[in-house]
Amino acid sequence: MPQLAIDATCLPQYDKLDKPTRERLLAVTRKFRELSLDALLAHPDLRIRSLPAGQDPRIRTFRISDSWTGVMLAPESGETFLLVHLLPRDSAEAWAGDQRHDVNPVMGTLERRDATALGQGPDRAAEPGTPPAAAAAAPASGESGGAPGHLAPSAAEPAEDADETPGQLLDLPTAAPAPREPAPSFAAAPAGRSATAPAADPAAAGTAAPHPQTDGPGDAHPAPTPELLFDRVGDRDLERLGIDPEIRDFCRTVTTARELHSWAPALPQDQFEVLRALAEGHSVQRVRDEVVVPRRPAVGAVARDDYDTAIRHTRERVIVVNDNQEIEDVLAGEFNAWRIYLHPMQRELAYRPRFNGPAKVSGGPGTGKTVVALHRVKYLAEHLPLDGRVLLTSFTNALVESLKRNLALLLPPELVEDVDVVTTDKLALDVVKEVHPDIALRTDTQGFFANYARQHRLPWPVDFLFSEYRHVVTARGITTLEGYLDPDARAGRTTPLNADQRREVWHAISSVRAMMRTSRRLPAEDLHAEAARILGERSELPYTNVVVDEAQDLHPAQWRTLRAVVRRGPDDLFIAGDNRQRIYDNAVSFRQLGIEIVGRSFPLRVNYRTTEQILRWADGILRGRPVTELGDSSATEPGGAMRCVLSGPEPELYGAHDEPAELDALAERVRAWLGDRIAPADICVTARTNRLRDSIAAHLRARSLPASIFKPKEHSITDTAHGVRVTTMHGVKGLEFRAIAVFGATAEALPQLDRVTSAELDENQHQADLDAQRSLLYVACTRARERLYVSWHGTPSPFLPL
Ligand SMILES: Nc1ncnc2c1ncn2[C@@H]1O[C@H](COP(=O)(O)OP(=O)(O)OP(=O)(O)O)[C@@H](O)[C@H]1O
Repeated sequence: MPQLAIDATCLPQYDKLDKPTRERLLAVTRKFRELSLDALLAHPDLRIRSLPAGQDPRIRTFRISDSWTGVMLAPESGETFLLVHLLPRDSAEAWAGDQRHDVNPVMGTLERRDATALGQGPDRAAEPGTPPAAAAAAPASGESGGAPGHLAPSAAEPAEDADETPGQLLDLPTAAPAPREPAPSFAAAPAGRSATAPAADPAAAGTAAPHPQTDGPGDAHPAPTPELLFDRVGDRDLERLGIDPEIRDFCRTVTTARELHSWAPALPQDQFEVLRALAEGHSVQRVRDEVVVPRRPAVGAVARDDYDTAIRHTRERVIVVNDNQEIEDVLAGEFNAWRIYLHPMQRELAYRPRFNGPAKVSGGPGTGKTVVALHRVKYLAEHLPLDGRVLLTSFTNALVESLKRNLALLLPPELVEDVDVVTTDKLALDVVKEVHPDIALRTDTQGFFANYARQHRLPWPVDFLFSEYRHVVTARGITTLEGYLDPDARAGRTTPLNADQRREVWHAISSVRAMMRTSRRLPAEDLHAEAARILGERSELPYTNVVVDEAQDLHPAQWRTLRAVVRRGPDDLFIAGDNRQRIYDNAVSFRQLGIEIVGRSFPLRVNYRTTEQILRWADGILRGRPVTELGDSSATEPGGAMRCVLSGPEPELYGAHDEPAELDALAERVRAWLGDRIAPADICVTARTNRLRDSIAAHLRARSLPASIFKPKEHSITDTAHGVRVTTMHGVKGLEFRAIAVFGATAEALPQLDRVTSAELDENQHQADLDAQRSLLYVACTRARERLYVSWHGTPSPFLPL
């Protein structure tokens, strides 16, 4: 029976079909699964046709409707049909005639190139640096031939580049400049939808086609003999990296990264990734390890004529559909792309057979860290020893709920049973309760400190006392007065305390803790200290592997529990997080907590969620603040450009005179989004405080706009699925929406100074608290997939990049 696969690069075209044509396409695709090969080829309605003689014999066109044609690859070997494009009838054959599909035997993938565009170029060797006019005839569909994947310079193999420094291959800017008009690409986010639709048909080819640039940085002052981009990579190396002779000859004439990018839509996708990585200055070895090896099939080489295997192996771009419902889901965009398509770097990390110890995945917002964590859980669950268990943990209930939902989509029920998904606090509570069943978690610790300080007329401001408890005593795991008197105990605190003062502070903190113990309600910090102690005495530990998501917000005491809950060894801890998004004031040193990451730290750099325009603007919120390493706040994250898969409108900013005017403008913005056919549930309005959240919801409702208050502690995100969600900035963490409105980005609200330690009390803590609030705004803005609207009244927040 024939099998149908869908090349995800054609999905954006589906959005352009009207309803009857979509239904017709679904009916046709079902036939591919239901009929025998002979019946299919002879079917009168489908009118399956080969291309004229001399063109790719594997390409067939078929009729969807009077005006739309499907293009598919119908390999001679096997029975897997690959739907490669949907086009207006009168242009389908011309487009299909330009394309060629080949198996890349080194990477085992199926690639498409625009053979006409590549073949028509003038002899560029004669005039290096001038892209051929043929580039203008590059793929009409507007989809990029190149995945937006990025070679992640990894700290994992520091020695690797010792003999080949990045940039050595070329005298280029280290990051290749983006093409002036990046073609929306689905090669790495295949089943998603671009915020910018690609050109619908070949008639639009003029605009969708690459625009070769000759004014890139490398061309500003053209030398008499421009240096060639890939001059220092030998033919043998190119071959080992999967570059075929045609592309090798092509790349021998390219002079700048910009020129290379302008050719992306015409180049075979995976080979373009290799060339892009080389152009970014990475060594051949690293490109092999990070681009080629992750793509290579486990089964070994794929023969050039084994299209069937190659189609199934091209998991980044091709979806093999198994039933009719799945066809519908895929075409209708209901399909969760992340379940199947991982960027090769994501896949490499999630499915690496073994890490010799704790491993860390970091990267900016929307780079798929959670996706990698979920796939890692899948891999670990599939390879559990008898009686083994995996813990998947995160910071808040809302995050844990969402992890649970997604895990259930990814894992079969029998594997889900081997995984506990709980907050880190719940984990500690369960451990402690086994020994002390009457213990509960206290959530009013700071208030408790305040009462104690008032009652006992302590000379210390309560903020100071609480901060000493949280950021010194429990963060550093100090258990004795002697420990607190140690000269290094308070390193980094800017308010000095002499020995007598330390004794007084210690006494006060110890008294508060004793009272909390007596009440049998422990604050999270103490609960974790107790859990870590209990676990430290056990010979049998509950988990084989621990996977942590949103790791940036965990307190050191929580890390001690996680360190103690799993035996040290291979694959013990897999940690995903991003310090840009740290919205709680926890600074953590993994090394001091016994979590040794060195050599197993991996950055992700392709953003799948947010448009380039939104991310670029939001990054301005963090300007001037160094992005620190997850688990090592004293080090800054290595630089490297982040790439966005999506493109769309610039964020919209609005400053009102007063709050009522700001509310009116918000209502109009939401109404306009709804008018743009963005569903209410795809819109979220977020504000700094509960008060604002409630008045926004009331205001929207008063204007007949559907608004639901979303409280992550009380609601699951599916509870409020029919209205525009209105929530706080903390509430939006871990979520994403097509459109986000950030309301009240006003100077008095951001930063909210009553939540910031005063600089007189502790300068470093003051800065850390400000940074946490800056990150809060950043997190809120980067939840937007396509549209971002930010408003304020009066003086705008100093965090805004205005
Ligand atoms: N390989 C992929 N293909 C398609 N979509 C992907 C891929 N990886 C991630 N995504 C999508 O990108 C979005 C962001 O992914 P995810 O939440 O894992 O990122 P993150 O790095 O954890 O984000 P954040 O740190 O901002 O919470 C999600 O919609 C996810 O489905």
